Amino acid sequence: MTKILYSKPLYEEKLKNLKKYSTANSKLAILRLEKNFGNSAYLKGLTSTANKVDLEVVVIDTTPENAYSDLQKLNEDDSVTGILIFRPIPDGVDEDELDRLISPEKDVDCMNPINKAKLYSGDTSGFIPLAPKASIELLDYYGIDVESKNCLIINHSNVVGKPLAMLLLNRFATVEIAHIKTKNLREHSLRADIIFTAVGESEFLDSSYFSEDAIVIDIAITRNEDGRFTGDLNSADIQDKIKAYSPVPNGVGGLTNLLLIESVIK
Ligand SMILES: Nc1nc(=O)c2c([nH]1)NC[C@@H]1CN(c3ccc(C(=O)N[C@@H](CCC(=O)O)C(=O)O)cc3)C=[N+]21
Repeated sequence: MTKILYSKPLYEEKLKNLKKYSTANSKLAILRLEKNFGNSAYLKGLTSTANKVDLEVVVIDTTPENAYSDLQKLNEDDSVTGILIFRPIPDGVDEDELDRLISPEKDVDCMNPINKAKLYSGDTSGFIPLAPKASIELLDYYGIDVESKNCLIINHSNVVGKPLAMLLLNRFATVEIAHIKTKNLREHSLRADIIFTAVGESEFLDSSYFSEDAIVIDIAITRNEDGRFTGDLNSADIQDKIKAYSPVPNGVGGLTNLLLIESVIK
C-alpha cells in the first residue's frame, strides 16, 4: 500500500496554535508582476488561511518599471510586516536587484542575500524559503528521516531547489539536483530514496521513474487537460508501486501557505 502524505493534520495542528497569536499589528503584502496559474493557486490558499486567523493581506499589482519603487514603498510602510514577491519574475525585471532591495526584516520567503547567506551557512534560525520548509516539515510530521538518504531534487531554482538542498544537507542527506540540462533523469530517480519534484509538467512522473521504496514529495502544481489540479507525479500510475507520496492539492502547497502566514505573524 502506498501511503499518502496529506498535509491536513499538520495544517490543522499549526493553525490551532497560530490562533493564539494576535494579528492586529501584522500585515502581509504581496508584490505581483504577472498572473499565472501557480501564483493564483498560492493566492487562493494563503487568502483562505489568512482569513482563518484574521490576517490582513494586500496584493500590489505592479509593472517592470514600477516594481522597484513599489517594493521600496512596502519596505518603508510600517504597517507592512511581511513581503512576498511572487515568482517566477518576468523578463525585463532584474530579479537580483529586487532581492537585494527587499527589507531583510520583512523577507518572509528568504530572498534577500543577507537572509540567504545565513541559510546557506547552515543557520536556520531566520527566514527559510517556504516551499522547501513545507517539504521538510511534512517529512518530519510523518517521521521520515532524511539522514543518509539519497535525495534527488528535480528543480534548481532559487525558491525551491537550491534552498531545499541546503536544508537537506544540514540534516546529512546525500543530495543531488536535477534540472533542465540533466541527462537520463530516470537513472537518477531510480537510485533515489526521496525525490522532491517541482517541474510543473502535469503527471509526467510515472512508476517507471521510481524504485518500490521511493518517497515522492511533489512541490509542483499545474492543471491537466480536464482542468484537474495535479502535480508532477502520476498518482494513479504509482499506486502500490512506491512507498509514499505527498498529494496535489492537499500536500506541500497547503502547508506552504500556512507557513507563510505563520512567518508573517511570528
Ligand atoms: N516567491 C514565491 N514563492 C513560492 O513559494 C511560490 C511563488 N513565488 N509563486 C507561485 C508558486 C506556487 N506556490 C503555491 C503555494 C501554495 C499553494 C497552495 O496553497 N495550494 C493548496 C490549495 C490550492 C487551492 O485550493 O486552490 C493545495 O495545494 O492544497 C499553491 C501554490 C508557491 N509558489
